[in-house]
Amino acid sequence: MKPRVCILRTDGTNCDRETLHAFAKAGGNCNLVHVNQLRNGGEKLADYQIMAIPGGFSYGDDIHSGKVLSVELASFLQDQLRQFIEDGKLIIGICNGFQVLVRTGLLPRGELGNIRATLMQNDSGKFECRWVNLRVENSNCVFTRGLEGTILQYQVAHGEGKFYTNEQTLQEIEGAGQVVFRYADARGNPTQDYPANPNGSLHAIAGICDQTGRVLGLMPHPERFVETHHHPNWRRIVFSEPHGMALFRNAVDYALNK
Ligand SMILES: NC(=O)CC[C@H](N)C(=O)O
Repeated sequence: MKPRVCILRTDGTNCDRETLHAFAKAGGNCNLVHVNQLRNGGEKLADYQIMAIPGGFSYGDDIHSGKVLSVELASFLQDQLRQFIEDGKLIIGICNGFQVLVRTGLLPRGELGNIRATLMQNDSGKFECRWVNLRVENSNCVFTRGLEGTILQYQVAHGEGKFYTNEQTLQEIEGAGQVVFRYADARGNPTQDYPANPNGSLHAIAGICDQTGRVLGLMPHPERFVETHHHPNWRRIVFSEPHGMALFRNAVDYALNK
């Protein structure tokens, strides 16, 4: 049976249909679920194997991008979320979804309410919307299995994407192999230099997972490269597969085989 994927949305979410398309193409049985449906019991996280928090401007980025939705998740939905993770299920937060996961505390420490990092305003002081190179690091992340060491091209589209934390947390996540993606230059080497690093993220971090490898957050948008023609150079470059697909397929396969 196809794994069920909960694509969470709320006011201001704008990448939900693309994320649904990506998971459906990978073999998921997807539903767009408004956060209020989870709050009022109309939908239950327990009925799903994968949850995706898509990109966008939830609640207009008021207070801080992703902040209001993170408070809803960490307060009203904390029991459902804890159970979901304890049951060995998967969560991916893309862009605004990554911001949400970090502000709940689920990333990097896996503890609701224990907020150890942030995504702050890009060093450039402006919204960055373009393609970047990413190096996939060695980690225990379920979503990037088999992709370690490869260079991917994804799009970024964010104003608050600079991953920032204190030295201790940085060492912790580096030591535990929780860094999943880094911004890279044309040769594939991680870089702090603008524009290859679009926001000034510490250690060029573009995405991290929790200690279990089952909760992933990343600023770039894998769902925006699941068809060959999504890439601006699709007529010239031969891709064996659009670079975003592997992430969604890995997740669906993991849920299928569990
Ligand atoms: N595409 C997105 O998810 C954008 C995230 C957020 N609104 C930002 O600008 O940082």
